[in-house]
Amino acid sequence: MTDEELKARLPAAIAARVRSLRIAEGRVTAILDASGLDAQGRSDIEAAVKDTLGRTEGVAEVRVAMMADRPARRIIAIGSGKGGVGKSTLTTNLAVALARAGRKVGIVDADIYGPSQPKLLANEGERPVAENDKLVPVESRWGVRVLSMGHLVEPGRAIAWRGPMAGRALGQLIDAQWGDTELLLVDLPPGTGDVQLTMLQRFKPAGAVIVSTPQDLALIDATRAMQMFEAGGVPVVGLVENMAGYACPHCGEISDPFGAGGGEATAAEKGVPFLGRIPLALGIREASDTGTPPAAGDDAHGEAFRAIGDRLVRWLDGADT
Ligand SMILES: Nc1ncnc2c1ncn2[C@@H]1O[C@H](COP(=O)(O)OP(=O)(O)OP(=O)(O)O)[C@@H](O)[C@H]1O
Repeated sequence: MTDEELKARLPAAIAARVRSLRIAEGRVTAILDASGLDAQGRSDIEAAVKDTLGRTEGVAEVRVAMMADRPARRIIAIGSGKGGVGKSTLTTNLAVALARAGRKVGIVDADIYGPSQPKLLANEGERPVAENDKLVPVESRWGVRVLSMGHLVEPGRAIAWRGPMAGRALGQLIDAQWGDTELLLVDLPPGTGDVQLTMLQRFKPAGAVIVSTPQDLALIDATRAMQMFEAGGVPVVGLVENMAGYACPHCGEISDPFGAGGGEATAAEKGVPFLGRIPLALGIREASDTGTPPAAGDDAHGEAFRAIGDRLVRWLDGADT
């Protein structure tokens, strides 16, 4: 039974409200638009979906989430203290995971000195157009829209801007024609410089996700990034540990080139949620280099990114992570 076949079983009035419906291993997850419904209306629809789909062969469980009227667009900043820890890779994969969960997601590649989203999303050659003096984001094949300086300058050309210009460029990427995009993930440059401060002052993010590798030095910098967001009144959604544990492709033995467990310990020490860890894996690097985000697939790497995406969804929906 495919997702579409399941959706076709629902009465038309309910099917029209379906924002996303997926089945995996016998478990159906449906996200419905609850605009204009009162509490009774919501619970009637939820019961009808569970009843109809629950009686379908091959379905063991039905989970229904109701989304209220579309909230104002929210920004989640993805930050790190140090460069090269996998912030851009995490941003892409979180966006793809959220799009798969039915969210309308866009990415702003604010890493304007070293933009990498066009490559990660496989839309390098595209150019955004402007409408009414505002940029129109570029679509990608992964259901995620994106605006990146990488789409505006010639590939490989270095951008050597001073702080205020960099800040203005970021403004144009965020204040664009995002249409019905409800969530913007902003891939920040590493560190705590001008671009990050402009972001905090002008476009206050609803929350920040911090990425670090497990070693002490990266974690010290990650702590600084957390402090910057907290000082700016931006809640830290949590910490993600990337490049944790390397499985030898020959013998399978797990080694920890950057140490183990440091991210979780730092999160606990700072009192922020630990959102999960992503292994150091050749497959993640190779897939990313060819513009195929692992989160778009169903293997263990995709699963690791999607598990973190689920935590972010819960946070966005007002539950604990
Ligand atoms: N879990 C992982 N396993 C293997 N390779 C990874 C992993 N995460 C990221 N990489 C690779 O590490 C490199 C750096 O990742 P990425 O560009 O996402 O980091 P960044 O923190 O955004 O860097 P920058 O400071 O340049 O913005 C890339 O080649 C990427 O494919």
